[in-house]
Amino acid sequence: MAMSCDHPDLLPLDEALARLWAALPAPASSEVRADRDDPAADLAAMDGVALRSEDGRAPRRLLGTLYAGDDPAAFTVTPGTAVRIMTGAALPAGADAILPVEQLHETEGQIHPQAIPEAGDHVRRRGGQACAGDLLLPADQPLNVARTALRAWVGRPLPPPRRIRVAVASTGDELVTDPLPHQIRDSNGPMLAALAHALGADVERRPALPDDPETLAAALRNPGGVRILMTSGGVSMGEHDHLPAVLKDLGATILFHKIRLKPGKPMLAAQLGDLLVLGLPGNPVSAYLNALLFLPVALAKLEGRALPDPWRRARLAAPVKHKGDRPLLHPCSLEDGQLHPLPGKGSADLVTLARADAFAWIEAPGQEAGARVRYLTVM
Ligand SMILES: Nc1nc2c(c(=O)[nH]1)N[C@H]1C(S)=C(S)[C@@H](COP(=O)(O)OP(=O)(O)OC[C@H]3O[C@@H](n4cnc5c(N)ncnc54)[C@H](O)[C@@H]3O)O[C@H]1N2
Ligand code: MOO
Repeated sequence: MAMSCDHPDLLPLDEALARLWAALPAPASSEVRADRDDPAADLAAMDGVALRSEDGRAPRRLLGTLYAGDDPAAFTVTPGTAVRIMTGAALPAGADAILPVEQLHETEGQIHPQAIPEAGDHVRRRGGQACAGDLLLPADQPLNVARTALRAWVGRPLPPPRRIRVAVASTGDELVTDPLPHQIRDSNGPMLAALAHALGADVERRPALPDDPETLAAALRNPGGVRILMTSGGVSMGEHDHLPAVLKDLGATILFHKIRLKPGKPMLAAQLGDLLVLGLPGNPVSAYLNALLFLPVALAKLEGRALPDPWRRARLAAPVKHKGDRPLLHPCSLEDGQLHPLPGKGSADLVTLARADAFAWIEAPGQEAGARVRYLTVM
């Protein structure tokens, strides 16, 4: 494990993400087998006419029309006849090819082929995709929308997707709506609720919690049916930073507390029964970045999706120096595909956060202009 000498207790970010991923359950997903041949009949792949290829360019009398879903038993194609057919309709007996509308002339109930049809032209053959019983997808594959469609296709649809319920509660006695100079407004609450909403969660904002262990404990003991509680503040070393101790007293499993990241070091994740607590640091940039990194991972695992990879890569347009031993996420604007470092003022700098397009990953002692680095885009 790549630990820092100065901070032996700090967990590397990737390891913290891996712990969160491992700790959460994913819904079981069974293998997917074809319940019948796919297609289950020979189907038209183009709008046109179904005919016998062996009669070449001879004119054909039209017997009628088959639309997708029609029973093809209504017609039999014999020499000198054809059936008008739409994409997705099953071929009538006797026909072995589709001639698209673009390749025929039509006069009073007759079609005149303008091309020589060949057997199998524009026909999706029965079993061409899969035969009944074929394995289409092994068990325990992460869910994605295409796999959702495949399960419905074979008659084993998943229950309708449900959004994961997430509550957001800021903590801190300093949070008020009409602040005096020594107080502040709660910006983390709306920020984290907006992020969770953008990530597809079913979010509820809770009133800010005071810096009081009893009240915190009561809120944790009664999560109100949510699966994830995101708090901000109260996870560092201050005398009012009660959350870690309260969680321990309640018997929670601490997945990690304090990670090797700047900003965002005091990040905490814990499980209390079925409740996942993401204890974000109070500083706005720290809260934002940790939520952007950890919440998508938790949601993906609980929903059965693959581990998300939020990182992209681009070149730095200017150097970034960095002395600390924690990797730095540095705010940047993105112009012409390049990362332009912004003069950020640290983890309390909400103004620069609001102006940034991206956060570049910078290891000590920094990166030169032109270096290709990984970065996160802001939401
Ligand atoms: N002795 C130490 N002090 C601190 C350390 C440390 O390692 N040793 N870590 C620092 C780091 S890094 C951070 S980040 C902060 C995080 O501390 P907490 O998570 O306990 O957060 P608070 O102390 O409650 O608040 C920090 C800061 O953020 C403001 N804040 C809090 N909630 C909100 C909100 N909802 N909206 C906007 N701003 C908020 C709060 O007023 C503080 O200014 O700790 C360092 N200290
Ligand atoms: O690491 Mo704290 O999150 O800078 O300010």
